[in-house]
Amino acid sequence: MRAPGMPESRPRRRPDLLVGPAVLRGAAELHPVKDPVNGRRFELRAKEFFVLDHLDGERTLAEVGDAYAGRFGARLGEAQWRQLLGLLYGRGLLAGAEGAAQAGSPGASGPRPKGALSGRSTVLSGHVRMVSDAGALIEHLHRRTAFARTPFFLGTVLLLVCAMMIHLAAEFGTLVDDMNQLAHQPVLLMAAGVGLWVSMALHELAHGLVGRAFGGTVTEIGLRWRLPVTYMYCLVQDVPFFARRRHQMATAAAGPAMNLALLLPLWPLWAWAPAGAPHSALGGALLVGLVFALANLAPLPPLDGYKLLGYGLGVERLAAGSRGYLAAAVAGRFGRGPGTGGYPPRARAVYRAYGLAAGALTTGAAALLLLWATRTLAERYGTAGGWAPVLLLLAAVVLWRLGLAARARRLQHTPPDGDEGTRDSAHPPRTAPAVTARPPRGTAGDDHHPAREPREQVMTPVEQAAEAVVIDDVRKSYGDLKAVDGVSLTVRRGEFFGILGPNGAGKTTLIEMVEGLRRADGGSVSVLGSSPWPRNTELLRRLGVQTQASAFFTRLSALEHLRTVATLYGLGPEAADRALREVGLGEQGGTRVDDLSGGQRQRLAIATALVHEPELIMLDEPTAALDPEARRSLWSLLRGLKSQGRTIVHTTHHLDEAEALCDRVAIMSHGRVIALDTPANLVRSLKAPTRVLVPADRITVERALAIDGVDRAEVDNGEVVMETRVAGQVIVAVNEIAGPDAVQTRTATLEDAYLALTGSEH
Ligand SMILES: Nc1ncnc2c1ncn2[C@@H]1O[C@H](COP(=O)(O)OP(=O)(O)OP(=O)(O)O)[C@@H](O)[C@H]1O
Repeated sequence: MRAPGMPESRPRRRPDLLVGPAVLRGAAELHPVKDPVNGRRFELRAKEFFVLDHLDGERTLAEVGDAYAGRFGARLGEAQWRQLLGLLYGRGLLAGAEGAAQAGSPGASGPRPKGALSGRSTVLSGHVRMVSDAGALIEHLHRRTAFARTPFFLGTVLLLVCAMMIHLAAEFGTLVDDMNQLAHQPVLLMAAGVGLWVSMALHELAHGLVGRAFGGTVTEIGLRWRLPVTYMYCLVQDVPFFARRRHQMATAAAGPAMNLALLLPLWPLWAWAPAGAPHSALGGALLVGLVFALANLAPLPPLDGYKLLGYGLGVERLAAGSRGYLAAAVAGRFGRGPGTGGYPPRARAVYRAYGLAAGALTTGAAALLLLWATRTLAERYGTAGGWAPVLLLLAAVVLWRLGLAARARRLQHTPPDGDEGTRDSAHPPRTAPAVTARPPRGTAGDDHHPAREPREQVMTPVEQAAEAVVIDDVRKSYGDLKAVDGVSLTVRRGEFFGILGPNGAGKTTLIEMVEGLRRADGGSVSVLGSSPWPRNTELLRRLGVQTQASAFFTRLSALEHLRTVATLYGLGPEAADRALREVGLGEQGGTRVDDLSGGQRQRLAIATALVHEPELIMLDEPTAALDPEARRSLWSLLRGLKSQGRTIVHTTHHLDEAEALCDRVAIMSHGRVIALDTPANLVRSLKAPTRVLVPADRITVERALAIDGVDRAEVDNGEVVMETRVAGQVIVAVNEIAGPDAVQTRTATLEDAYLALTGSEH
């Protein structure tokens, strides 16, 4: 390893991070990590996690690099180290970085951010919160139920449940008879129904209590309906971050276990009750309760058994993963895709086995239903009556799938607020997506119901595509004007990339195509591996855009403005506080946006672009209209962003700025890239002479021209300016004539290269 300039340093990962066991999602193995202070979640791939996990404050970066090479058979290059450490530091995952990320934020010592179900409620489906402070209720119950967490109590209940199940299995025929009799007693049937509903409510509380016992937080308890079904729900946060799989499994299994335990009092009553109505009512209730609890353990979504199996195997979205795997296998077999080569062996085994088992289970259950319906029901109610439940079930499944598909489409295509989608009609005012982007819809906790999965931020993998932006032969015309005429370039991850050019060169048009604001007429644009057009809302969340005409909530204070932006991204106030401090406006949080100076406003615009910690930052003339001091001070901010390994695309007219900050620059003219290289190489390629300047009262032009090596000499602004390609030799000669204190030299700058290049274009 050649760690970036600090191989002997010993960074340490934050000891308070919540780190869950690795999970398989699709073909990828991910390690969930959560910042317990601001509630942000990340998913690290194996290689990034290996590095984070090895940064223990004891080992040097050189040692971690050696361990990495031993484990993965490849060494991390300097750029990769820089990028990875920048990301880990920037995300606040390393000790010392938490100060930058959280200190002083309201979330630093307050409660964790609360999860909640989201979405509109209608008569047909919806939810309502039933407990005003679910966390406090669970805390209270947690204290009151301490007796139930002893091995003695749990062991006794487990033994009794086993004994009950064996007995009930042996007496299954009697239970079915009881159920048949119960079916003819409406009042008792209704009482059994109410009992079952109460059992479902306690089932949810059990999830919450067990989750709490292992460090989770309950954020919401309520009632959900998907007519005709109504049920309680309980959102438990942080289950994926429990350190042990068995704690996760226990949380998932707690509900059915509670249902079985609740049957225990009925069991002896039923066993000893004399034949008659009470006996059959108890038997029927036992059978219904038993079927409900055991059916819940079936490993099919969204049942508890499915969660249980997923936690046990360490696989997330087992059903979707299996479907994806099998579809890839079939497509690969017919030559329509890359097949399943990218899946690790464990993933293949798990998905294959689950796919087959779930298929067999579903088919078996469907066959049984069909048999029952067509035999038993058809005998009683005729052929139509027999098929009715089957058709109803099929219709319900089809409607459910259609509903899911429609929701997925809605989520994918809903344009951000304020995006009218008519970007090509005129030169549009550029508005920062930070203000217009739609926040992610509410993310439920790690509940045991089909709520939305929480969104985690996937950290940039060490060995993912090295390019953040790939532009290939992109063209855009406005009528006959070719604004962008066949541009190809790539921006590498972690690079500070400048786009320069005179007015009308096509920079803005190009950048807007990268941001997904305009559609290219031809060629292709790929940003962070995705196409930005049609407008890609997922991608927008990974971009941060600062524009010259940044939209501000001008009547708010700087902090209020940023917090509003953070809310639009679905982030808490701590994200705004962090971004404000990051741009050095910590002290100006209370100042109205209107009252900020030009430089402070630009900083706020940059903070607006940074608030959601984007992977790619687009800066459009960030120092336009600033005085030299404010410009320099903004440079140090930009250098700081660069040192964090962020990828930045920067358009500017200030060539000194591009030279000072950019790793590479593309110079555009008339819609084309006429030069692309590092500033130093561009200057070098110019082969420009060095200028030696001496006050005109110390030397004459004639005397200067007589010096060996001087190619040109002229008077400019009271100075004799000599051009030479042998600067050392000329300076020695000039020193002798004019004295050493009189000489100044100017080497060529990017500006010279730029003027030479763009000048020759005209
Ligand atoms: N919506 C539009 N309709 C017609 N012409 C346009 C439109 N947008 C840009 N142009 C023209 O396309 C050319 C490139 O414009 P663009 O704004 O991309 O250049 P630029 O390099 O960003 O310029 P500047 O540095 O002045 O912002 C210009 O001639 C401009 O007038």
